[in-house]
Amino acid sequence: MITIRGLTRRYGDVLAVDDLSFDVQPGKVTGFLGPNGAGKSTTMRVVLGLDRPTSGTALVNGRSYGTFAEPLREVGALLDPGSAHPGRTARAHLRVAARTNGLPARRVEEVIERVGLGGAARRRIKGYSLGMRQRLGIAAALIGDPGVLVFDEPVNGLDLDGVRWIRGLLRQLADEGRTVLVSSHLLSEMEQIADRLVVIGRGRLIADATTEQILSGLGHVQVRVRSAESDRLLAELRGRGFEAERVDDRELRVEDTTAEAVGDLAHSLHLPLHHLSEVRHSLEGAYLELTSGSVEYHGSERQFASTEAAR
Ligand SMILES: Nc1ncnc2c1ncn2[C@@H]1O[C@H](COP(=O)(O)OP(=O)(O)OP(=O)(O)O)[C@@H](O)[C@H]1O
Repeated sequence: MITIRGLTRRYGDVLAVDDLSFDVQPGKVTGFLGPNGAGKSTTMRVVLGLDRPTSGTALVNGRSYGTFAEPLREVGALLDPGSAHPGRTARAHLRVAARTNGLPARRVEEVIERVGLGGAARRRIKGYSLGMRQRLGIAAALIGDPGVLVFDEPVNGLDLDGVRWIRGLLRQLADEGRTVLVSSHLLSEMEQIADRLVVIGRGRLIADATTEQILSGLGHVQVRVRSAESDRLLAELRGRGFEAERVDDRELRVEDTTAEAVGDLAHSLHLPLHHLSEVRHSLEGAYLELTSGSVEYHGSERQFASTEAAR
């Protein structure tokens, strides 16, 4: 378990993490989501004892990282997949990690197998693809068989196979009862991986709930309906408490309902419909909206895509 309480990290004038509190529970994949510069890496670095908090605490299994005699047995991390010595082989790299942490040599072979690097373990790391480096970084994180795992943007730059592999592995690790914290700036990615989401922006907590709760809170649905008798339909909808507005002389939009509800009402009133659809604002757009005040560098264009599910 990871316990963050009142965590603050200031770099000069920059408040990278601002009074952050949340828990990361075992047996679940927890997504740590926020735009660039939100403070995800800083938080993870503090958890891993690579940075000191200005105030507050970040504990792993109730203790701060620095107090572990054999930290790799407690917590494994993937921060920078490019950090392994390029002239070494994967096996040699992992042997050094095992030896310096008092771990048996058989762990090297076990983790090489687990991440599927068996065929490449004797090759030098400098010839590795990004996906292979990522697997090696994960092997190093797993070498001490830790109960807590912290992965910073593990799917960045990977192809679809690599992404699928990481998703499957994170699920297995959580199913084994481990605590898994994985960061990303993409909601679409986290949506497919995480059981829970901790959303931050400008170092502050924005949301901490199950992925389902957060997605349903963000997903805003609007129904578009066209009828030759739109005046009557509008009056009937409003009369029943629907939030309905006119779009043009034949089309109406109705907020926060379903196509079924509007279609059934029209049918019961014998009103002919010429079009009925749900417009769902994309979750990514809603997430951008949620964190818009907290994005460090705004792009010149922000897209709020919507998909139409015509019925
Ligand atoms: N060592 C440092 N010195 C000064 N400022 C820093 C340092 N590390 C991080 N920051 C600043 O702290 C803020 C949070 O950065 P951090 O890397 O934690 O965000 P992030 O959410 O991980 O972003 P990204 O998705 O881009 O990796 C940013 O404004 C960043 O510029």
